[in-house]
Amino acid sequence: MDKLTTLGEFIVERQSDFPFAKGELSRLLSAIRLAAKVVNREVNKAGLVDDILGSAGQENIQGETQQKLDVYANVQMINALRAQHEVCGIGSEENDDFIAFDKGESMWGKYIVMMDPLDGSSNIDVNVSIGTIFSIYRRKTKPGTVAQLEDFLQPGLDLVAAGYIIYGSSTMLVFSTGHGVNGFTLDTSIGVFCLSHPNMRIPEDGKIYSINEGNYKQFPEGVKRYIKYCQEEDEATQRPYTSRYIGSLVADVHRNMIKGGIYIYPATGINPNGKLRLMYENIPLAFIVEQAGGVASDGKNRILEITPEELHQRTPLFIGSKNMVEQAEAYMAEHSEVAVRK
Ligand SMILES: O=P(O)(O)OC[C@H]1O[C@](O)(COP(=O)(O)O)[C@@H](O)[C@@H]1O
Ligand SMILES: [Mg+2]
Ligand SMILES: [Mg+2]
Repeated sequence: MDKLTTLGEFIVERQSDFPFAKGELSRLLSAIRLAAKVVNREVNKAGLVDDILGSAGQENIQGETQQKLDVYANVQMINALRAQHEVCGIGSEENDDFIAFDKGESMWGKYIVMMDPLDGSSNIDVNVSIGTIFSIYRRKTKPGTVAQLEDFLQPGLDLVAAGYIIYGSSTMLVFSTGHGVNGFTLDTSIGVFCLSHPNMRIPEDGKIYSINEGNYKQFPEGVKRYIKYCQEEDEATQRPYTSRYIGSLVADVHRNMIKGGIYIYPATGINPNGKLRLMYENIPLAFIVEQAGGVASDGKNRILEITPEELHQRTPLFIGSKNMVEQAEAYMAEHSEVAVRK
């Protein structure tokens, strides 16, 4: 059997990919790697321990009831990143405002991390794949000062690295520093992430469409027309496509990364800007999917080119195989005049 490459070895080997000081990326990623293992341990035995399933009994700024695992994963990620002193601030789905480390070594950290500590919260208690999403930027303000909002509201084009962890039948960490995408699977017997999916490429075409059709009535006309296109019978284009919706963004995007496909969370009457958050869901996944040869937009604009205005702002998301997303965008452009029905 070929020698397994561990995540640690891979990062060291790829140091040249990272134009900044030696060791900074590996320390940053090793913090995320450690937090991922700790969260994975809790996820794997979630049913056995009664203090990790269910609601935490409080709401986050999005008005969503936080699950205990949302809070647990948030704390694990924050503690692991703080301990590495490379990060001067964190923006998290579970914290109303950004966290700026204002004491000690961390103030000298050159990076900020945006994160969705636990993605797919509605699937936690039902043993369906969930994940963690993260993105890494260089700070804009001077090291040694307290991080400011401008350090967090950076467009995806300025990303240094991004990735996700998927806690599924196996646990994987998939990331990119802008030089392709690589996936590592956790070998739980030795507690090490090993390279299992080198240089991931998303097929340009796929036969899977992923959208919560329960909101169909509220969809923009362009999306309704695209769904109709996916459902039509046409042998030449192997339609009808298959509908798959896990309800965990990370898991739906990961499946499409491997098999080809499109995931859409459009604007709806209830969520006129869509449901998903630009800074810690759409941008990091758009970075990964584009690095793998796919496309990601809000139905019109490239996600990575959107200028962020708020920490928790939402945008529609059309992401996945190049030809499928471009087709959906064409339908949106053709029917853009028809407003979203309440
Ligand atoms: O239930 P809906 O409206 O289809 O939304 C499902 C989407 O919401 C999310 O759960 C939002 O993410 P969080 O779980 O991190 O809040 C996505 O993972 C998922 O794709
Ligand atoms: Mg999420
Ligand atoms: Mg979340």
